[in-house]
Amino acid sequence: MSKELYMTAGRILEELGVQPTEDRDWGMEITKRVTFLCETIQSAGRSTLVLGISGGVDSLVAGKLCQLAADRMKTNKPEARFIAVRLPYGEQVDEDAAQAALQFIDPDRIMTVDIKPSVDALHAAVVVNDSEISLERADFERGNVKARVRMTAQYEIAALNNGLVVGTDHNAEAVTGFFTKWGDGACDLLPLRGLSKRQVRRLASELGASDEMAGKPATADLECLRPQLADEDVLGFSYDVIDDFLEFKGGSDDQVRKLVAQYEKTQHKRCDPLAVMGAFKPADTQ
Ligand SMILES: Nc1ncnc2c1ncn2[C@@H]1O[C@H](COP(=O)(O)OP(=O)(O)OC[C@H]2O[C@@H]([n+]3cccc(C(=O)O)c3)[C@H](O)[C@@H]2O)[C@@H](O)[C@H]1O
Ligand SMILES: Nc1ncnc2c1ncn2[C@@H]1O[C@H](COP(=O)(O)OP(=O)(O)OP(=O)(O)O)[C@@H](O)[C@H]1O
Ligand SMILES: [Mg+2]
Repeated sequence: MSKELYMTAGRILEELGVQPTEDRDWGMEITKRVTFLCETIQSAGRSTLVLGISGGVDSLVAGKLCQLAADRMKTNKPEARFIAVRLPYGEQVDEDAAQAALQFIDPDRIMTVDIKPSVDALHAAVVVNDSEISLERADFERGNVKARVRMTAQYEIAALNNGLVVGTDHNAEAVTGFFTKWGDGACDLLPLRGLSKRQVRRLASELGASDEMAGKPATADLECLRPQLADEDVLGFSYDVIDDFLEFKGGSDDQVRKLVAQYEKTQHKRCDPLAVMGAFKPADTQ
């Protein structure tokens, strides 16, 4: 590996800060993340955690941590609670997995919002009569609209319930920029940060989830033309390759080069919006 690639990869890993899976106290990891949720909600002066539950392992783990945090907070703050939100786009193919996740989490409250009417109305208003946009491209972008409408619904629920919106981004998604900007990437707090995908699965098992739940193949499930499409098919990397990179387990030069390129290409998603500098000094307006 060239020195330059090695240095760049090292800088990315330092920035993301994933620890190896081995020799880790997973019970402590759960306690640390539950404490983070409790402290953040207390210091924000809020009482409710809000999170969409899809049936995937990320929201299964984050949701369970939220319910544990709500239960712990209730001793001092009886109004503390977790609202689990089902946000299907019409009928969800793996609804049974979502129901199993809810049963496992056993949240204080479940709310269900069908995002289909909102997504379809917005999408139709934008793409109507635009013959230059292919069906495939329109379907892909409607997927991002789904993620942003889910975000909007969760923010409204949080605002109406003195809550904060929880996100499920972990480091395998962060390093690849595999989330919708201002969609599922938008939230108030991130209890899974610092973890690789296999570590999220490990936490699921540690929390008592079945092997089926902990090992469920990851899918963003955003495209209507390709339902349940595996993340790994879209990314062009397996999560094992991404996780090995994150956990300092190496990988081929070619894989590392591609991951670094993917990280750099998606850097704009991990930053504040680009802003003009020094634009609004009072002198400028005179
Ligand atoms: N260099 C740059 N500097 C500043 N902003 C830049 C930019 N390049 C694009 N942008 C902006 O970013 C937009 C593109 O980003 P974005 O809207 O996110 O869209 P994009 O990255 O094209 O698509 C999102 C990807 O994330 C996947 N995803 C989404 C949601 C959940 C999950 C999951 O795992 O569950 C996965 C989804 O399957 C898809 O592959 C552009 O339209 C533009 O507005
Ligand atoms: N149908 C849905 N209902 C409720 N929330 C959803 C739905 N789809 C996505 N979300 C929210 O968007 C987040 C991002 O989706 P993502 O697919 O990355 O995570 P996941 O489904 O929990 O796990 P996995 O990545 O393994 O599929 C979810 O964790 C969840 O909070
Ligand atoms: Mg998913």
